[in-house]
Amino acid sequence: MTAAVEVHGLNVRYGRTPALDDVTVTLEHGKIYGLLGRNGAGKTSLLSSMAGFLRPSSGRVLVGGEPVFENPRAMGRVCLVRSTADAIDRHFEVKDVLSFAAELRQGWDAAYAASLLELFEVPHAYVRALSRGQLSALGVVVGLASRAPVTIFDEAHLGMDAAARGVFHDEVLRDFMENPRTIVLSTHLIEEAATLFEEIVLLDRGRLLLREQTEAVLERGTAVTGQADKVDRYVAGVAAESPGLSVLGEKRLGPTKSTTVYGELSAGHRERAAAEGLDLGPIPLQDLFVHLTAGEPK
Ligand SMILES: Nc1ncnc2c1ncn2[C@@H]1O[C@H](COP(=O)(O)OP(=O)(O)OP(=O)(O)O)[C@@H](O)[C@H]1O
Repeated sequence: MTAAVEVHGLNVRYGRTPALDDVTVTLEHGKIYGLLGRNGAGKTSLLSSMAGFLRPSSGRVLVGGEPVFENPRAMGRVCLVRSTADAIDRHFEVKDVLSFAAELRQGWDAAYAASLLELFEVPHAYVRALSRGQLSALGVVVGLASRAPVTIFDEAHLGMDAAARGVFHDEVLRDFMENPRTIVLSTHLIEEAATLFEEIVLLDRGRLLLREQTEAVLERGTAVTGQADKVDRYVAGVAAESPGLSVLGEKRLGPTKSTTVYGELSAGHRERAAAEGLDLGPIPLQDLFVHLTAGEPK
């Protein structure tokens, strides 16, 4: 089966500024991806290339097996939703925005769009009368109701309050379960959206750092908690035996300490922790992200 999106050796430059450097990545059907990266990492450039809005400086982007740039059929398979404040013409009414989307999108579900407007409490008004959060919600409505085979939300939540973002994430998952497709979410609010991501695509300074199951990434981070001297001895011992293991941070509370480490812990290491009375727990994806992308931004 053809992949939903194939990116081969993609380079994007804006004049002299390199944005993407030889990125190769495949997105499969029926998965939700989290696209992560620090400011300027190249996320928007990658997503715009996937939607066919950006001509690659070199390399290829295929959607449904076809080059997407200047190809209406392949572009029609992708719905890219950005933080919409400047993307939707403010002279339109909300109903006009939905009518245009209905004309453009083969899989458009008008009844679903209407129910989403209610869910997000978007008023039937002129676009210029919407608040920033309502405008973003309108973008989300268009993205979800398009039911496009590849639906991309590029920081589409900007301006939405915490409750609205919660509704957005719940609705992405609920609708994805009923109508599986490829969904990509790019966000800096990693912890809020982390449970949605089946896989993570991580860009760092224009390069692909990893594309991996979220679970596998999370398994490499561990918080070792217990009596401070025992934690120190344990971590020093494990680090000496596993050269790939690094210490991300330490927190102390009285006699108790929690040290976060990144790297594989063997079954033997886990048994040793249990024997020492130490607790091994997960660490947030956000902390791993900070570790993996540490360093000066370009
Ligand atoms: N229109 C443009 N003209 C010139 N340089 C640009 C343009 N758009 C992006 N860039 C540069 O390309 C690089 C990648 O930008 P991009 O917007 O793709 O990153 P991003 O990961 O989406 O960033 P953020 O998280 O801050 O939104 C940055 O160095 C940026 O300055």
